[in-house]
Amino acid sequence: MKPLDPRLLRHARATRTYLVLSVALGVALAALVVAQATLLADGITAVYLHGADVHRIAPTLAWLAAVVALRAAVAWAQEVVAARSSAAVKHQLRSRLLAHVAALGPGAAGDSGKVATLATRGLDALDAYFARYLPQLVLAALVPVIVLARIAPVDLVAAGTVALTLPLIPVFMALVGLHTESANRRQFRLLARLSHHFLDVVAGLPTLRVFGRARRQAGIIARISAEQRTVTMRTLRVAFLSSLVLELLATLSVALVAVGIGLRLVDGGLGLATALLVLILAPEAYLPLRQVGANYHASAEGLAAATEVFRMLDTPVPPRGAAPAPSGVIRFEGVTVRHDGRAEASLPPLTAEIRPGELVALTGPSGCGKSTALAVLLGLTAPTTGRVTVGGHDLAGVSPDAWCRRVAWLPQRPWLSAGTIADNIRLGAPGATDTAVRRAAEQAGALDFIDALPAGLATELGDDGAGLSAGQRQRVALARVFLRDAPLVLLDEPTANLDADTEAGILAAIRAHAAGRTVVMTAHRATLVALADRTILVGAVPDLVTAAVAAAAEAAA
Ligand SMILES: Nc1ncnc2c1ncn2[C@@H]1O[C@H](COP(=O)(O)OP(=O)(O)OP(=O)(O)O)[C@@H](O)[C@H]1O
Repeated sequence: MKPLDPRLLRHARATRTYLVLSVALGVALAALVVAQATLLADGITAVYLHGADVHRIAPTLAWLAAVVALRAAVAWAQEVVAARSSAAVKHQLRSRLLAHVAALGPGAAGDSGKVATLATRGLDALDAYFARYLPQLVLAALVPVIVLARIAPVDLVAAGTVALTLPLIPVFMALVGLHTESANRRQFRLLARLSHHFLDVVAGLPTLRVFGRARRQAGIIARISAEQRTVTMRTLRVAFLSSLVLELLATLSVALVAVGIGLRLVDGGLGLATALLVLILAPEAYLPLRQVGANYHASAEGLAAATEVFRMLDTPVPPRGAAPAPSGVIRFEGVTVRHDGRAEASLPPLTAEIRPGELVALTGPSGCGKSTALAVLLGLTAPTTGRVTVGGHDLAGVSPDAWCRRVAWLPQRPWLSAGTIADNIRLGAPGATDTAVRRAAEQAGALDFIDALPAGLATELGDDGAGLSAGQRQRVALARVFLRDAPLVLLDEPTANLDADTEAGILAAIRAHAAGRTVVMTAHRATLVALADRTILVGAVPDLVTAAVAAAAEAAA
């Protein structure tokens, strides 16, 4: 990545304001550096050459104190601006990343561990880039020019020496940068892999323990950690060595200038005031460049993370419509879905019609594509071929947000968030009253067990609804659907985890809720199938066609 990636300016507008302020403060600081050196040289010369007493140099000393105080104030302002800008840029990039990941949809954004690492620790590493690297980069571009402009008129030889040796530092830095960039990218990839694997192992720990595989996973995590440690140490080694060489280069360059000045001073070819001015200013010309080199490594992790964020932001979002959500007959017109890397279609060609107000059951053997058909209808999965129309409008042209507002969904594995049971039921209707929440819980057959809990609806759940049984989770999620009051209701096996008695109550509640709404549910159980006005067989028709074609081919042979 370049020292200042143009994509940073494009994706995080706060960077522009920061750069403008940084340049303004940089110019002020460079001018103060020159003023301080001039005042120091004048003061020392006045005392040593002309024997000036304190009274005569008092104005110079007062100016010097003012310049030093101003330098401190500008340095403080630089820190404040850098910290605020860093926070603003991280906020903007994070918001964009999360919005883009949401727009890409599940699966398309890559694994969740990587996204989590990027959005948290990855972007946090940009602090070093904004607080330390960028301000020095701006100073490195300004200070040498202003210092040279001050030295050149009074001592052309010293100005020439500085001008010739200064470029050696960026050239050397570029060489180090080439070497470290790939190491940093590798380090970040390993960190992302480690987080992803760690999240997976923690989530599956009970299963891994029961099957005696927990230790093996610990071994894998240890191996990835060791790999990451090696790469980090390699990056640090390069960082320390390159700082050493940069310091050496800068010190030798200043020494070269100093030796030239010393010789000319002895010769009498140079005045003391000029010699002092150049001696004080020369190290200042190299300082920002040295700092850029030293801070490059601290900021490289943030830059590697930012590059990953930009790569993700540049992934095109599949075209989605903006039209308002229509209502009317839903038609699956030869819809198929084939997931990447799978030979078999996840949803074989499906042609079906669902009329408004119908309660329809999608049936078929396990794995035939019923949930996939619901995902297509929800807009979570794009059809590979064919299309879904609603009231004659292609769903692909409809705004996903507008469409989701018309839909309530009970997934096969309902997701509950950490929070109270009432919060979870209110997910799709945040403004619902307590009475409405209770009524929805009652409809879903959840009120009995909720009231038996010490805090009732205010009971706090753990992550992903920890603290409830599978059947209880399902009923809380169903209450959420009932409360949402959407015209289209999609239910994925709504009674899968329930006993016969509870199921009977839920079936009656679904029937009652279906009045005036369109309900599409996937169903294995005969009771659920019997509840529907009509069933749609998923996957079976193409199988029959294939079998018929195969039989015809066999007969012909
Ligand atoms: N994200 C995915 N990537 C790859 N293949 C997938 C993905 N999701 C589902 N599949 C495959 O698509 C096929 C249909 O899955 P789907 O969940 O739609 O079946 P289903 O009919 O709902 O099954 P069940 O009745 O068991 O719930 C399965 O073979 C599954 O392996």
